[in-house]
Amino acid sequence: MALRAALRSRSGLSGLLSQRSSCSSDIRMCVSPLLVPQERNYSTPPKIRVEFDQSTGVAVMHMQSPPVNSLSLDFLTELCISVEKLEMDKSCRGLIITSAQPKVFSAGLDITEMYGKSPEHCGAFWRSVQEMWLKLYGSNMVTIAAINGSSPAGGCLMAMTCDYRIMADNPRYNIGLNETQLGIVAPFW
Ligand SMILES: CCCCC/C=C\CCC/C=C/CC(=O)SCCNC(=O)CCNC(=O)[C@H](O)C(C)(C)COP(=O)(O)OP(=O)(O)OC[C@H]1O[C@@H](n2cnc3c(N)ncnc32)[C@H](O)[C@@H]1OP(=O)(O)O
Repeated sequence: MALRAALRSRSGLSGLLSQRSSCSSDIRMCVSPLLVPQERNYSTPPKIRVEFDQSTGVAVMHMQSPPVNSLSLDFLTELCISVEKLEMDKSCRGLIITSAQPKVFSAGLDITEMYGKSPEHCGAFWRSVQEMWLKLYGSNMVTIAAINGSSPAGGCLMAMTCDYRIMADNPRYNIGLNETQLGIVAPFW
């Protein structure tokens, strides 16, 4: 009920989406085995910030990995752990994903993860990509992508895994799949 009211009022969303070109418990962690080897690097600021409003049951996840929220192994690992933690909190029923970066929701997969890396790293990276969309697509929470900037390729994939997508009305923001343009072939899944 509280979630519906929160979504109906869309106070959070309208605030997030009105930013057109500048944006300005004790839970025991149960992390998927795929994510266990990836330890958080505490020398860098968090790439994901979560605000959970107990009164509405809605969490807002801010992606804050400059410059363009590209989906690196570290980023995806943090995102998946955050989703898992929220999923375990039964009072959290809705999740809004948005960007703290100006003009960009997410630039998609981090291109620098795709060359010059060891086979082990590549394996971990692609598993984390798969883990991300499986977690979001399979989530019990109502998930909403508040797309407040461009969202090509993997950014579009992330938005597509959510139950709802609302995009800021700005002709400069684009969204879609551009793998063919880039000459990237989807690996065997
Ligand atoms: C592979 C198949 C998988 C199969 C899975 C099933 C379905 C497919 C769906 C998922 C597939 C995903 C594949 C990908 O995601 S590949 C990545 C594709 N992404 C792009 O082509 C986006 C490229 N970037 C842009 O278009 C723009 O950067 C922008 C996001 C519109 C932002 O523009 P702007 O604000 O003008 O910023 P800049 O262009 O100047 O960039 C700033 C800075 O960021 C670096 N950067 C941009 N994108 C990426 C990226 N994807 N990875 C790593 N780094 C990126 C850019 O190089 C600049 O860096 P410097 O400041 O150091 O120059």
